[in-house]
Amino acid sequence: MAAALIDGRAAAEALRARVGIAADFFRAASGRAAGLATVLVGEDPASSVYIRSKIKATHEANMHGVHHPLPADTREEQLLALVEQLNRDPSVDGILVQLPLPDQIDTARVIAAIDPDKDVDGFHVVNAGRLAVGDPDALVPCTPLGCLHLLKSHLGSLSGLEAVVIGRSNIVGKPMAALLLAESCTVTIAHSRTSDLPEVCRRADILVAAVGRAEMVRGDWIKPGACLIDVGINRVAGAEPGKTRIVGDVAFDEAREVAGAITPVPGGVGPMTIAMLLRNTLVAAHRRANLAVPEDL
Ligand SMILES: Nc1nc(=O)c2c([nH]1)NC[C@@H]1CN(c3ccc(C(=O)N[C@@H](CCC(=O)O)C(=O)O)cc3)C=[N+]21
Repeated sequence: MAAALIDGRAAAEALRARVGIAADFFRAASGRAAGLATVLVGEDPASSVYIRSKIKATHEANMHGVHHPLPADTREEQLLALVEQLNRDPSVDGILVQLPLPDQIDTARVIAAIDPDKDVDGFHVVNAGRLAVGDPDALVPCTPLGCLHLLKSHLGSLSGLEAVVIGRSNIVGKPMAALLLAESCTVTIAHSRTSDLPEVCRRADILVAAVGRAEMVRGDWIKPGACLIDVGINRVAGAEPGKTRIVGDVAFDEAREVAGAITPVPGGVGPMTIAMLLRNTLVAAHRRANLAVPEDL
């Protein structure tokens, strides 16, 4: 039997609707809209598309979004000065500096400059540390948070399940592993040096692929009935010359024959990332205003 499709678009829409309602309550309770500031250095076309959809989603969710586009040759000090200004701005609850940044800018320095309580990407070491020790004040990176939401909505309790995360980035793999551990999974982090990766994957009840290599995870790597979360967004040549299409890190057609459930690409994890950015912004806004964070966010 073919795997169930986990519809990230529908889940993201539902979450965004809840965030929109909560954002209205926030506005009534605090007297101001929750605010997200986005920063994009340069004009990478893919980044511009993502940023545009983030800002549109912010407005649709009854929040205030301000975008700060900077030229590609912006110096690190100029970007740090903008971050400082946004840290001080009381109308700004969340700061998102779109990555990757150009080579003349030290990404770690920029992330370190963001007020951890406005760090809605969850990339600051303070938030990574809070997540690692189970501090509920952590702002958690949006992509793994979206993956966890999809997993829990499909499986319910994750307790005792074998989870394998392929990829050890600070943005996805490591925080994903921390979240699964907090849900009482038995967690393995696999990566490019893992020996016999297919065999490691075959023990996974939950397999999260976040490697950035098109269709790397094959059908015979998958335990029958497993729940597959595909974080990959890889642009490959399309059927017609000159056209491209997007595929995940999982060979979808093969995996679908074996897995119990799978997220499609596009329409899986990607839309959840944006919904969780709005959620994190609203969570940050409530904390900054000393208001209780709504239960169902
Ligand atoms: N500071 C920072 N935070 C980020 O969260 C961040 C970033 N920088 N840099 C770039 C990546 C990428 N990213 C995506 C968000 C949504 C989709 C998304 O919605 N994808 C759709 C459409 C895919 C498509 O057609 O291009 C989907 O998967 O269905 C994809 C990718 C956030 N990122």
